Formats: sequence, C-alpha cells, structure tokens
Amino acid sequence: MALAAARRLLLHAGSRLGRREAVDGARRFANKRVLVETEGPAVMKLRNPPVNSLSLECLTEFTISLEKLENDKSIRGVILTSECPGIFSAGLDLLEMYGRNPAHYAEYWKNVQELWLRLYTSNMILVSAINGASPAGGCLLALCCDYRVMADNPKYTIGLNESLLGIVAPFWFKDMYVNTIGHREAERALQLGTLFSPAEALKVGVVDEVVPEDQVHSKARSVMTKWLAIPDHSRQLTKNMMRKATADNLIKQREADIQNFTSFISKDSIQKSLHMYLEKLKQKKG
Ligand SMILES: CCCCC/C=C\C/C=C\CCC/C=C/C(=O)SCCNC(=O)CCNC(=O)[C@H](O)C(C)(C)COP(=O)(O)OP(=O)(O)OC[C@H]1O[C@@H](n2cnc3c(N)ncnc32)[C@H](O)[C@@H]1OP(=O)(O)O
Repeated sequence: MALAAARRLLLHAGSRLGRREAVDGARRFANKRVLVETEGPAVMKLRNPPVNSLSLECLTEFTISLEKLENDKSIRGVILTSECPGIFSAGLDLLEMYGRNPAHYAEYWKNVQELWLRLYTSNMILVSAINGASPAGGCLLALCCDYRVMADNPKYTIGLNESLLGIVAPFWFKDMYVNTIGHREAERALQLGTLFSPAEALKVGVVDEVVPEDQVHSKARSVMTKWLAIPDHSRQLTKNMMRKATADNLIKQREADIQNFTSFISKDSIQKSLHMYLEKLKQKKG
C-alpha cells in the first residue's frame, strides 16, 4: 500500500516536473535516481550513486520513467545508460535482499519482475550504452535491450555472476541469457558466474558491439537512427514474436516466483552467503 502511494506521488511529481521543464524548453524529466532526456533520441540515465544498485526506490523510479516514455507516442526509442562514472549498474541492491523480512523480499521481487517485464516487452527500441561495470541485474538491464554497445575498457565486466554470490539466477534471467547467447554458453557462464571483459562479451554475444569509451554514446545514437528507420508495426510485431513466450513464462507464474524468491533468500545459508559477499566488498576497499 505504502509503495503504491509512493508510486502515485512520484508519477504526479514526475509529470509536474516534466511539464515545467518542457515550458523551459529543456525537454527532459527526472526523478531522483533516473534522468530522462527527450531531445533527439530519448536517453534514460541511471543516477543512483555510488554504483547504480537497483534499490526499491530506484526500481520504482525506473519503472515510472519507462511508463511515462511508453505513454508518449512521440517516443519510439530510448538509449539506456548511466551517469555514475565507471558503473553501468551493480545490479540488484544487495541490501534489499539481506537482513530484511519476508514481506520486504516479496515486495522487492515483485518490483524486480515488474521492471523486467516492462523492459523486456517494451514496444520501444531499447539500445544500451554500457559505460561501466554491469554485473547480474546490471547485465539483466542490458540484456532486455534490442542492441548493446559496450565501452572498450577491460576494467568493465558484464555477466550474470549470481553463482559467485552463492545465489541462483531465477529462470527468467536464465531464459533471457539462453535467448541471447545460446544454451551451451549460458549454461557454462551461469554455473561459473562469469563476468566477461568487453572483448569476451562481444565474442560470446552478450554485447553486440564494443567501441572506444568516448564513442559509446555516439555509437548508441547511430544504432538508434538505423533502428528508427524500420517501420514500428513490423519491428514491434517481430519483437513480440521473439520475446512473448519468455515473458509469458514469468507472467503465468509470477506469484509462485515471488514465493520461491522469498523462501530462497530468507534461508539462513543464503543470508550467510550474502553476508560474506558484502564483507568481501567492504574488505576490497580497506
Ligand atoms: C533452484 C532454486 C532456485 C531458487 C531461485 C529463486 C530466486 C532467485 C534468487 C535470487 C536471485 C537474485 C538475483 C540477484 C541479482 C543481482 O543483481 S545481485 C547483485 C550482484 N552485484 C554484484 O555482484 C556487484 C557487486 N559490486 C561490485 O562488484 C563493485 O561494487 C562494482 C560494481 C564493480 C563497483 O566497484 P567499485 O567502484 O570499486 O565500488 P565498491 O565496490 O567500493 O562499492 C561502493 C559501495 O557500493 C556497495 N555496493 C556495490 N554493489 C552493490 C550492490 N549490488 N548492492 C548494494 N550495494 C552495493 C559496496 O558495498 C560499497 O558500499 P560501502 O561504500 O562500502 O558502504
């Protein structure tokens, strides 16, 4: 209930802000964690420092921004990128999955599902400009896009690394990985929790193109121009034909998937794994 109210408030605030900035001629709208520019090809920038982790608030704002763009019939495509230097997204927020209660886990997972379904089945053209590290949920965001351009910086890695955390990527993460890189590569990468360098990601097909870091946005724009030249109706029907079965697989068992996640993540052994992983992240600094 509280989240629904927050969502209504954000939508309302978002549209007020959108109107005001449009009057200023700025053609953009924003909430705290997501900035959307609609001048030229629309660009959606995640800005949830330090690492663009997908907290509940961030997921909510992301979903609302996407909804607003979907409702604007003049917007046919969106470039998804990050405002946090060196990080595309660190994925799901570990602090939403650690040390909370089952009701919180259920609420969080419902929102993860919601964002995924919206992104994966969007009628808009989605191009990701991957300008930093993109593990797990960060990779998931990129995989939802129709085309992925990644910055050529060996420090940036991408992949579904859940098994390294002692957790398991759910079946719909797995399905999308299989759809993108094929069964054998997905099986190996999921078990090993592989984080691919840009060159490896290109080779295996996790990304479509790797370009020098200073060209990642211009390349994403030129890709968008090419895709915008295709008639919407035929492209959308084709996209739907390719993705519907995967999305439907979650839609028909959303509630069971929430229950699965909640009981899995609540286990003492899984909480212990997450604790150790969080400690490792802290120690890396010291
Ligand atoms: C058969 C049964 C099956 C049942 C299955 C059912 C359901 C499925 C169950 C679970 C599915 C869960 C799916 C999970 C998906 C995810 O996305 S999990 C998150 C994975 N993400 C990561 O592993 C990334 C971890 N982070 C990093 O590697 C690095 O932070 C970095 C992104 C490369 C950035 O490095 P750097 O710039 O050096 O920054 P720091 O490491 O110093 O980090 C800064 C602070 O940010 C905190 N942080 C980092 N990542 C996260 C995160 N994902 N969530 C929350 N917080 C994060 C980090 O701890 C630092 O915090 P402090 O400053 O120390 O407080």
